[in-house]
Amino acid sequence: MTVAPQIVVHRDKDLMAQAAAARLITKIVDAQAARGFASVVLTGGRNGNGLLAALASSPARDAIDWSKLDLWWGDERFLPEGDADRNVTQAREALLDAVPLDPARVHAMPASGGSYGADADAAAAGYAAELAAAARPEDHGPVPSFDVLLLGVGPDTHVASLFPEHPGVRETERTVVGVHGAPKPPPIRVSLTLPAIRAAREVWLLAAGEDKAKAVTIALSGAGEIQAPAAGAYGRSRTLWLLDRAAAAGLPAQLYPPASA
Ligand SMILES: O=C(O)[C@H](O)[C@@H](O)[C@H](O)[C@H](O)COP(=O)(O)O
Repeated sequence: MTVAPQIVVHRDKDLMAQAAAARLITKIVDAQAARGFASVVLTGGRNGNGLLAALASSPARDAIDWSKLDLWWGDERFLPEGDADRNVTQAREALLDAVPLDPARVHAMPASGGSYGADADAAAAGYAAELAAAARPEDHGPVPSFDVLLLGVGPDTHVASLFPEHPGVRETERTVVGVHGAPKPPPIRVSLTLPAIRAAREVWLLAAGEDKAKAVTIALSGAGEIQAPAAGAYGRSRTLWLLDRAAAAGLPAQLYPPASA
């Protein structure tokens, strides 16, 4: 039984990024207070990086104990280490290089030309093994119980690198897959699967701009996850859609919560 998604609509994408950053700071601080550490999965894309940049400039950012934060990625472009188009490169530029993280707790997905050469499927298996090694008995599964798993949403309703009707979105066993022929360049990627995404306590989906309105409406109107992967992205205890007005334009007005629209 999945919990109904919560929808919060913000005036514009900048306010969405600022509010999402504030929300994430609070979530991380609360998790660290409760368990001594926090675990967050980052996403690529403009909205994911916008959130990280907003977090970097937040006066409250150092309420987080950066040394007790585990960072994972929901997907990665399978490019050489340091390539400007890699999600980890962009995350470092937006935030990670500015805060005192424990490097051992930053789990970037493998790059092409690294330990797995040009084999994205082997890289995916390697990351799955890293996730499994980090899972604790209380996680009851092959991945850690992420406190928050962030996802951008593509105009075709893709999340991470799970694209409509592609093999990755159909995966029900593996936690990480290699992606070939991705419609969004670059074509070769590594991605968490829906079972791994759904292991998260909370899944937060970020979408801003009128080019996302159709995808948001489709994903929230009962579409199947194979045709609309975002529809299959939900957390164990919470699924939160963080939108701006433009991305929410296709939703029935009564779905909007009273605040922040
Ligand atoms: O590697 C990637 O490209 C991202 O992980 C991808 O899933 C992204 O989040 C969406 O395509 C939304 O991207 P925008 O926020 O830039 O629209």
